[in-house]
Amino acid sequence: MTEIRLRDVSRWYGNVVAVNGVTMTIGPGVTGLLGPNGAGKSTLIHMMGGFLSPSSGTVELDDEPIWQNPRVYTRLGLVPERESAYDFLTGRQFILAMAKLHRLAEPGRAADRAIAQVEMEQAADRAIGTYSKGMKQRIKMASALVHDPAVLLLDEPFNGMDPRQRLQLMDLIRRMAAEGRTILFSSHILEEVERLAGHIEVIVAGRHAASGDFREIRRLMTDRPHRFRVRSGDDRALAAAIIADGSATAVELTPDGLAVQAADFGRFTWLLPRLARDAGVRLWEVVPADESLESVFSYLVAR
Ligand SMILES: Nc1ncnc2c1ncn2[C@@H]1O[C@H](COP(=O)(O)OP(=O)(O)OP(=O)(O)O)[C@@H](O)[C@H]1O
Repeated sequence: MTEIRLRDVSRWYGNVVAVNGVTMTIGPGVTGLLGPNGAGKSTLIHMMGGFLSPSSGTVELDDEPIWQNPRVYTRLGLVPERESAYDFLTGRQFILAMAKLHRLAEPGRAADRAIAQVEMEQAADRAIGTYSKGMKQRIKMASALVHDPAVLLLDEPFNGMDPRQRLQLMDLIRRMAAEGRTILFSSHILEEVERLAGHIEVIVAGRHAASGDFREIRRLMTDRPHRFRVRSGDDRALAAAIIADGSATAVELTPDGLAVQAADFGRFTWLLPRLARDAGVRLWEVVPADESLESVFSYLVAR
């Protein structure tokens, strides 16, 4: 079984602590590394891929240190976030060059296999500069797969993709996982992670915030107190109805509508339209006031 194990890993750049005491284990299947921008996801992925040394702690693949260990690199494939291919090369030339860098015995055959895995046979002899974003992502995947690694690390693979490209890439990642690989992908978009990963690791401001089954983490997120901004035909009457019902822990009249803090997200969103109807008040707008990932994550960290 292929496992990446991080033990008390920190990484700093000068005074900036990008990753702070992270301990986690990534096993076979698809794991989502979820966190807001700047949380330290790329830094973690680069340490797992052997591109960056931990400042302290250990990063291992099946009990072998990853940093400066070429034997381990043959078992890892990393797809970076930025564009990493030369536009003037064709897809096939690029993958072949990667196969040769890995000193594979049959580079041509390995390149063909990787190109077929990402279903890029049709476009393989066109210059990469002419590819769409989704095709570029797939050719980057092929370059990471050319040596048939057991581990695939993908940094924000869905960035800039349209919905169709996104679905295709999700299918491809699922297929790679079904073949028994250990796959980790990073994202700051909850829905992406929900659709693809059974297991998630959440990272916030360099710290490990939560780990486990998606539903469990989703529940932690939705069970927290929620703040809403509510605008209606008669804010004062609606405030009275909400207070009388006891479904909110705080209600405040503001020039911008009502600021409401609800203890139970599900119950409050179900109840509010009914309360308004019974009070004869027309609801104009209900906006979550703290739905940014940042605030959701901060809640998880503060627990
Ligand atoms: N080479 C560097 N020099 C200095 N600071 C850096 C460097 N690389 C990253 N950082 C800082 O480390 C922190 C974590 O960055 P990292 O890129 O790992 O986060 P991320 O979660 O991948 O974010 P994003 O989704 O925006 O790429 C950020 O505060 C970033 O500014």
